[in-house]
Amino acid sequence: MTATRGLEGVVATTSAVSSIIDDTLTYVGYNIDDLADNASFEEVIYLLWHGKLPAEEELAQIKTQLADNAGIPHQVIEHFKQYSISEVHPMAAIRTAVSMLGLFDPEADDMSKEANYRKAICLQAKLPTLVTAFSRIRKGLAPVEPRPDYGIAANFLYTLTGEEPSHVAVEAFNKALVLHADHELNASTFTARVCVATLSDIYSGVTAAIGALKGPLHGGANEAVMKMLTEIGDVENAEAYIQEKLSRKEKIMGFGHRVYQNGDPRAKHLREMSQKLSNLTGESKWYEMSLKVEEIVTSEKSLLPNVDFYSASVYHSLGIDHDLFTPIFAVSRVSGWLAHILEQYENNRLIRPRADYIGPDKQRYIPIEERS
Ligand SMILES: CC(=O)SCCNC(=O)CCNC(=O)[C@H](O)C(C)(C)COP(=O)(O)OP(=O)(O)OC[C@H]1O[C@@H](n2cnc3c(N)ncnc32)[C@H](O)[C@@H]1OP(=O)(O)O
Ligand SMILES: O=C([O-])CC(=O)C(=O)O
Repeated sequence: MTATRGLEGVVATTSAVSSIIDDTLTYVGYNIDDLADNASFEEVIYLLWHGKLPAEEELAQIKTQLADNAGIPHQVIEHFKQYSISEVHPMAAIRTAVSMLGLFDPEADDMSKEANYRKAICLQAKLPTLVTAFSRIRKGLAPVEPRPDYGIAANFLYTLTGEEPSHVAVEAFNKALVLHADHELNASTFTARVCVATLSDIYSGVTAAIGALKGPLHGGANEAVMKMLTEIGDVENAEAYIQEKLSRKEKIMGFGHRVYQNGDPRAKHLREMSQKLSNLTGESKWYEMSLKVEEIVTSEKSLLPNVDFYSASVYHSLGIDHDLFTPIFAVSRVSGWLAHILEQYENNRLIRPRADYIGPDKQRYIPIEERS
């Protein structure tokens, strides 16, 4: 038995949710470029969960179901109030909050298909509210009730700020949600599938997935990109900053990918959005710095930007706090986690690979008083 480091190239399951073939990303066979330009996030949720785009009535129904379930239990709000003023990272807060949601759901351990679908709606609907409520509570502000006439993108921005969001902001945010919704067997999705393949419940699967997304080699990279851009501070400092990092053999966040050989197809959409939004805000330095960093990293290391690189300057231009960037990724990716969880339950087998043992052999127990 020989291990493949990081399971590179290992095909671990079949899936009909999304695919990456020859650097092309599709959700249920629809090219991501097509969806990014045309689809609402709610349509994408429906597509991922049902394997087809919704008809008008089906879209209206899922939107109502999501709107009806967007509220969160007051116990979770109370819980946030206990610790949110400290240095808690919002990803840690929502990881705990999602686990808590399971405590208040009488159907948490009901494994019927109908109950699992209802829980999927609940989790998708509540995650945005959890993030914005946490963000407001830690600033000493009261949470804002989601508006039933708004979709997820508009409601996220509205419940974050309490102000009606602009059309441009909603359009950009919707596109970001569409672009992040699913990505084949990435680390957090694999985590979710491993968890529920033991026939554990959906809340456990999503809690585990949030834990995996939090790391800087995965979803946490978007916040790390913004930290890097803030440290660079100005386009003229970019060259020296990046060369210094590379000479120390440090990774440049937002670059590289395990699967894509010729670049992440989502990056160009985010680059375009970053340019458009920075023009609108009149603060173009974040986009210009990002472009410069891309130019240097591509020429020095032949590494291309991934989805996390330009999403950082997009969210910054939308006025969003930097530590909410990864929670926003979760608000979108929970749609993909849930699609994969439902797919796993449909055709389940325990996921249990082997390890290639490299530790010591043939040891004998030594009584504690004889050990050195
Ligand atoms: C949503 C997402 O999860 S997208 C990914 C988000 N993560 C990041 O942006 C973090 C930065 N990028 C990385 O760490 C990696 O490119 C990953 C984690 C995305 C992919 O990792 P892997 O396929 O395991 O590649 P691995 O980390 O082994 O790197 C291979 C080589 O490329 C180098 N490399 C890879 N990415 C980078 C980078 N961003 N900056 C500098 N060097 C890099 C590594 O140092 C390594 O070099 P070596 O062979 O000389 O040691
Ligand atoms: O697929 C991956 O390894 C990481 C990624 O880009 C994503 O999860 O969107």
